[in-house]
Amino acid sequence: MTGTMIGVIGGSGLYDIEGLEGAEWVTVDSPWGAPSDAILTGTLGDVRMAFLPRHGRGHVHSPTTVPYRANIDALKRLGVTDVISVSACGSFREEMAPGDFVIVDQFIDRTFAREKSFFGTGFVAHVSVAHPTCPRLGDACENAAKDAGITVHRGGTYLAMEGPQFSTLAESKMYRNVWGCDVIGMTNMPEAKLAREAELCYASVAMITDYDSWHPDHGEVDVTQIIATLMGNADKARNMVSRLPALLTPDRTPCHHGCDRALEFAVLTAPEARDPGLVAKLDAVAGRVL
Ligand SMILES: CSC[C@H]1O[C@H](OP(=O)(O)O)[C@H](O)[C@@H]1O
Ligand SMILES: Nc1ncnc2[nH]cnc12
Repeated sequence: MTGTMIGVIGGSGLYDIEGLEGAEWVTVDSPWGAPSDAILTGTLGDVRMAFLPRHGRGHVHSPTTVPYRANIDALKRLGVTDVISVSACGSFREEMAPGDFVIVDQFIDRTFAREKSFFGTGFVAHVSVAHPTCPRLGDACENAAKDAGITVHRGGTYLAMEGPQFSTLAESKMYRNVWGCDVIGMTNMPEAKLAREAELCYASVAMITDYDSWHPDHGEVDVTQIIATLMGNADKARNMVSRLPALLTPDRTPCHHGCDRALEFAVLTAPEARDPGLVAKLDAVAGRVL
């Protein structure tokens, strides 16, 4: 068994993965509340795996009510080192077509009704999210997707909106033409920020389901069309995930990008001024620096 443990957060349409040896759904208690669901654990080859359906099996949580902090805390508590987020997304680019995957590397966060940090009064910390995704993990996702025969685009900016409604036409045009975004979804923020706070490597794979509403030939977003594309995308995602263990270094070495040391100089609150209650809740997320 290796030091690496891959955590996959599955988005809309992806509620399980196949082929895990010793597969078992385990309930993980978190001081940040209940995660979206139990977590499917097992091994692929000699790599430990954990799978968490972001919206829960049966699609219970809306993008706003997904318990993002509990999810990241629970994955870290289980021993996950690398988080791969898989999400359904709309596309702002003609060449990023439904069925394609995009390895997202930047975000614009327009969400406003979610808890966005593990830190706060009594334990203040500021991490950098200038480069919010891990290039090493992105390489593995890109190569796994190519091996699975998926059309994959490397790099892209993801507009994270609050939802649950889709964008207006004016918003869609602004995100595409003025802000230069490539894809749109409702769930990668604050997930990516929280993964960085928890010192976890994070990569985001956007599975394109639609052209949002800007495209003159496709009209407005239609959830029935999204669901039809989602089913095929979910099979592709399972294929991609099954190839990941072979592509990540078996023994855990420090992340070249520094994801696993994000808290090194981030904490500002003096030890004697820290809130013991909050410190206790941070045992998994920030245990390395407490
Ligand atoms: C199914 S359409 C809207 C839904 O799809 C995306 O979900 P996820 O990121 O979990 O795959 C989007 O963010 C919305 O939650
Ligand atoms: N067009 C879109 N906007 C927001 N979230 C989405 N998820 C899938 N397609 C989407």
